[in-house]
Formats: sequence, C-alpha cells, structure tokens
Amino acid sequence: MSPAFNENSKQKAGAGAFALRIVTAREMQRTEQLAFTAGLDSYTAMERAGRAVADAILARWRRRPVLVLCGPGNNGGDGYIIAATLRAAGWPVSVTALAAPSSTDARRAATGWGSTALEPDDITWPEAGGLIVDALFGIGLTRRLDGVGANLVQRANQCGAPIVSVDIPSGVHADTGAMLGTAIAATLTVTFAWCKPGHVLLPGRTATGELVIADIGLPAAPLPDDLSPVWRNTPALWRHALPVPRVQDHKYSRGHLVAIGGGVMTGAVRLAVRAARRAGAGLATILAPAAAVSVYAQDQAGAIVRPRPETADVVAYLKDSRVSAVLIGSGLESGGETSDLLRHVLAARHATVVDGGGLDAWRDLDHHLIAERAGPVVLTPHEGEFARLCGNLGADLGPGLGKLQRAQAAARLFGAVIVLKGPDTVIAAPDGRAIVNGEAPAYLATAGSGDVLAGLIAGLLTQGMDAFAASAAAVWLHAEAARRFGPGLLAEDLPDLLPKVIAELSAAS
Ligand SMILES: NC(=O)C1=CN([C@@H]2O[C@H](COP(=O)(O)OP(=O)(O)OC[C@H]3O[C@@H](n4cnc5c(N)ncnc54)[C@H](OP(=O)(O)O)[C@@H]3O)[C@@H](O)[C@H]2O)[C@@H](O)CC1
Ligand SMILES: [K+]
Repeated sequence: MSPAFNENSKQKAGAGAFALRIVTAREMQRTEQLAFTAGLDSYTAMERAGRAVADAILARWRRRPVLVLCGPGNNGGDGYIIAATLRAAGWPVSVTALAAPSSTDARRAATGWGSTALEPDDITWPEAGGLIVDALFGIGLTRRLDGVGANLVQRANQCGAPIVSVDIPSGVHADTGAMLGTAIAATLTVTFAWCKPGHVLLPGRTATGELVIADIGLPAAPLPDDLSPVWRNTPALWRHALPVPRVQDHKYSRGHLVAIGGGVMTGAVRLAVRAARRAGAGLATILAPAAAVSVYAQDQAGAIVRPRPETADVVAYLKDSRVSAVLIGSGLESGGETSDLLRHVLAARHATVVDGGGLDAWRDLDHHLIAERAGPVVLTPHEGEFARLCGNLGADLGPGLGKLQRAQAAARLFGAVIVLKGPDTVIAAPDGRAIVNGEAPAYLATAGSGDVLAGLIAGLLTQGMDAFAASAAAVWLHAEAARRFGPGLLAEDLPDLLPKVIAELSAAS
C-alpha cells in the first residue's frame, strides 16, 4: 500500500501527497486552533490569508475598480485586509459590510481598512472591467443564505464583473459542496492550506472556478491525530503502484481476469474486458451463456470465451488457482440468477469488481456473506444505483450528508471499496480513506463508459494492485483518456486510449 495513503503527519508524508489533502471545515478549524496554541498569532494568520488573496489578484488583473463584500466573521476580516492591500497598491477600492465585524481579528482588520464601509443599498456595482472580492462567508457558514446576504450574492453574480472568492464561494457548504440557498459563482477562489470537499464536489466545484491553494503557514503544529485521510485524485498517490510486467512473467502471472458475461447486453462485458486487457491483464476469460458465446468470441480474438450453462460451471471454473480477479454485474439483469452468481463469486474469495446488475444483487445478500468473504471487493455505483444499494444510508448523520460522507459510510458498512461515480467521483475505502476525482470531462457521460471503468479497475486488480489504489488509478486514467479524445468520444474509444496514458505516466515516474 502506498505510504501516501497512510500519511497522517507532515513529517511522514511526501510534500506532494500532503498538499493533496482535502479537509473538512472542522478539521481546518482544529488545525488552526492547534497552531494558535503552539504560538501562531491569529491576526498574523488573517493578514497572511488576506495578502495571499491580494497577491493572486495582482498576479492576474491590472489595476481596476474593485468592490469588496465583507461578512461579519473572519472571512470578512480577510476581506478588509485585501481591501487595504489593494488600495496600497494604488487600486480604487470600495467596501460594503453585510454586518459589523463580530470577531476581534475582523474588527482589527476593519480598523486597519479605516475607511467607511458602504451600506448594501448604496453600492455601485462594478461592470465587466471591474472586480468583486467575495469575503461574505467562508468555512463558518452554517445556515442558508437569505435576506440581504442572498441579495448581495445574486447582484454580484449578475453584474458581469469577475468575482474572486476568499476561501470558498459564499453560499457553498465547505464539507458537501451543496449550495445553501444561493451561492457566488467565482472566477477564482483562493483557499488556505488545503482544499475543502466543497471545492471538488458539485455544485461547489463549478462555483469555485480556478482554485488556488495558498500557503499561510498552516499547519504550524502537528496535525490532529484523527484528521480524515482524504485526497484529491492525482497520479502522485498511486503511480508507483501501477503494475509493470517483469521479465519472467507469463500470461497467468500478469493476472487472469474472469468476467461473467450476460446473454443479452453483451457489449458491457466486451468493453470491460478490452479495457482490462489494455490495462495489462495477461488473460481474460468470459464465462457466457451458451447462446451468446459466438457473440463474445467474434469480438476479441485474444479473450477466452467459455459457456456457462449452469451456475455450477462458474463455481468450478473459479476454483482454478490461476484466477486472480472476477468482474460481475456488467450487462447482467438484476434478479435471481445474478444474485445466485454473486453469492458463488464471493464465496470463491477472489478480488472482485461488482457493477451494474450485480449491485442490486449485492443489496439482497446475506450480511454474513459480505462479512465472511476474503477477497477485496470494489462496488461501482452511479448515484441511482447507490440510492438503490444504500437507501437512506446516513440519514441518521444529518440531512446535509454530502457525496464524500455517503461513500465513506457505504464503504464502512459493506467493508468494500466504493466508487461512487459521476463528474465528481468519490473512491472510499472501508478504513475511512477517500479520494475525490474532480476533473472528469463531460464526454464520459456516454453509454458504456461505466463498463469500461469497471473493466479497468478489474484489470488493475487482477494484476495485484491494491483495491483502493486500483480504483483511484482507474478513475483517473479513464477521465484522462476521455479528456484527450474530447468531442465525439464513444465508450468503444476508451480502452485503446489507455496504453498511451499509462505509458506516459510510467515514463514520468
Ligand atoms: N482556517 C484558517 O486557517 C484561517 C481562516 N481564515 C478565515 O476565516 C474564515 C472563517 O471565519 P469564521 O469562522 O469567522 O466564519 P465565517 O465564514 O466568516 O462566517 C461566520 C460568520 O457568519 C455568520 N453566519 C453564518 N451563516 C450565516 C448565514 N447564513 N447568514 C448570515 N450570517 C451567517 C456567523 O454568525 P453566527 O452563526 O455566529 O450567528 C458568523 O458571524 C475562513 O473561511 C477564512 O476566510 C483566515 O482569516 C485565517 C486563517
Ligand atoms: K467567501
């Protein structure tokens, strides 16, 4: 397993993995408190935060009229520092205050700004050639925006000037990415120390625009022990674990994947198996209903296709010690036969990817079978499948449970890696680790692309890669292949794009 996935302190981690962390608002606040206890002055932190935002603005825009919207908390405090810094750089700056500053540091920053703050009714909104700084609410936002605050957000979004958000667009929930009533649509967001879930999960990711993560000297003390192990998905986390064939390898030692083929929707497993083979699986065998054998056999000359007239044939085949992973569910109907097959597949104790119809079958499994199985399991639901799989999972944790927390809860419940798919796919492990993939291109919203992903995960698993790392790697490779192809992408295109993406990663490591 990657050391990056285990890091829990700055000392233990490579700087790269450390910087990729995603922390909740509460974790950020605790990190901040530890730093203050260790001697960091809280106003110094605010000054650094404000200057970091002002620097990002000065690096991107030439002198122009700027309106700074300040809220009552420390986010507003940052806003007064930004206003004073831009004024000192010669910019025409005006400030409006939603309410008087409510913290000691924010009051001090407002005093430092020194000039009058406009009443919201007296604002002259900048045009496209101006700039707005959104310092209304940061990670301390707890309630829905309404009244004057909501009105300021809407007017700012409508006025046509680019908006720079301080820490997070006001109105976005830092832990879930949800919009609390309404939210700023930023061109640029400057956050501090680490990214928050709200920057990478939709709709917060769209509201964030370009994201800059500024170093303001935090953490300045050892991290809280129980900081949740969550990262943004990039190759730094798993590149070193990608399988590379050794000189003595043969097809079985490179990994033998068995895919359970369906009788009608044969395309799913054909796509999946091609992706697995392109990812390096030495051999793929499709166990297909007798009537569909010729369809599978005509598609890929290099894959083995065997009939499976009875479930017993599958059971016997999976006893072969040369099988190293199983893919079940792609193109299978939910219901009796699939449930029966899934029970037998799990009993065979291989690493297993469960997709499509297999996910409904998983829901109906006896829980002792889930607990007793030995092989690692990856479940790959999209939101609809997740809702059927998990029902109101997490409802007891509060109404605002986000995608990240839902995936983590499901992974713990099932003891399986969950790949909760979408434009902001979350990969969660049973031990609480999670990775958010924030960069999937919309071209992936096409039939069959989920089958390719399931096959790609299975292809990496079958070569011995850890289930969590294999899932994160597959999600990233899948998105990168799609990004390179661009418009007109078909799921059929994806498998053959993989070798180049993988080769470039391997060459760069
Ligand atoms: N983390 C760091 O390292 C550093 C963080 N820094 C900065 O501090 C920010 C966090 O500051 P923060 O904790 O004061 O919270 P913030 O976001 O200003 O909001 C709290 C205020 O809003 C109010 N309020 C809440 N919801 C509301 C609503 N719907 N409608 C109306 N009001 C509402 C709430 O009122 P209350 O709930 O108390 O009644 C309170 O007055 C952080 O994002 C970053 O910018 C840097 O300065 C230094 C380093
Ligand atoms: K903000």
